[in-house]
Amino acid sequence: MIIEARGLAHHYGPEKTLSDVDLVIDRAGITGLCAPNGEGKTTLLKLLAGLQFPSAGELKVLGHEPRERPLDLLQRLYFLPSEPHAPKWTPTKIAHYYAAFYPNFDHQLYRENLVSFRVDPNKPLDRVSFGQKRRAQLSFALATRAQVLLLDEPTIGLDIQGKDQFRRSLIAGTEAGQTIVIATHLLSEVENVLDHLLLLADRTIRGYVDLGQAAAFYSFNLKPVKPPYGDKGYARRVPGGWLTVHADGRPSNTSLDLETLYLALTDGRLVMPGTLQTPLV
Ligand SMILES: Nc1ncnc2c1ncn2[C@@H]1O[C@H](COP(=O)(O)OP(=O)(O)OP(=O)(O)O)[C@@H](O)[C@H]1O
Repeated sequence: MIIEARGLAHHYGPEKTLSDVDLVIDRAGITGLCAPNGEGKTTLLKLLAGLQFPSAGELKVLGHEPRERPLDLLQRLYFLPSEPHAPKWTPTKIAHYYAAFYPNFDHQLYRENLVSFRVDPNKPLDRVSFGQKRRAQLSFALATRAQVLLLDEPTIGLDIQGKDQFRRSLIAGTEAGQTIVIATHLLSEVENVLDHLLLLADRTIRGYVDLGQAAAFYSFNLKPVKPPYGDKGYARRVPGGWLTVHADGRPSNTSLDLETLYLALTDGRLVMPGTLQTPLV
């Protein structure tokens, strides 16, 4: 098992941040972690990385309790925060000092990442733009070849080429056996590479949707007029009409749209497919 949470709970103060979190991720792949603001995405990533501790329940990552921060886990897991600290060092110097913490660190891949992300390896990170800093940090994160990669809002600040390169690197990572969890509000930027959508709402997990299954379970249709009152699906105004999603396996006339699916699931009108029939209220 790569990630296993049972009845996981967390609170910073008296108020609960997360409760009754049950989650099993047992294979390589890319999971998009999505939720409204303040619902606990970053906290869940920090729990997985051992930077926050559970207040109840069980949590194991690569067979370890992250709160114990054992060396075997720290060497095989990498967490990239949304606003990571960047030393005033060049990317070359950063790798010189930090790569040693990751036994699978691939220096060749790091050099390739810096080239493809168009990062100057010899320019200190306090003298580059936000997006350039982000590219350098992603280059390092991807080169760790960590078995579990946790990325918090990784695409913020990236230009179009940067996002494209990022998606290609993610695909290469999963092909090499990585399990990647990406917390993001920008689903459209990663939807083509995700194979699962993990939805947090009301401080707990409301669904873990296999997107291969979802394509067969949910139907997406572009309609010229708003569906009638009482329609069991979800409809969203888009250019050219209304994009509807239904959980009835009827034929689609347009492709799966993750943002619309997310809105439909958080809105409570649709249910999860297969074994994940957590009815949303
Ligand atoms: N250090 C902290 N001390 C106290 N409360 C915190 C702390 N960090 C986060 N919280 C609270 O915990 C809840 C979850 O925060 P978290 O940052 O995990 O949410 P998020 O889903 O990542 O949010 P966003 O989408 O805005 O980035 C929020 O209500 C937040 O106010």
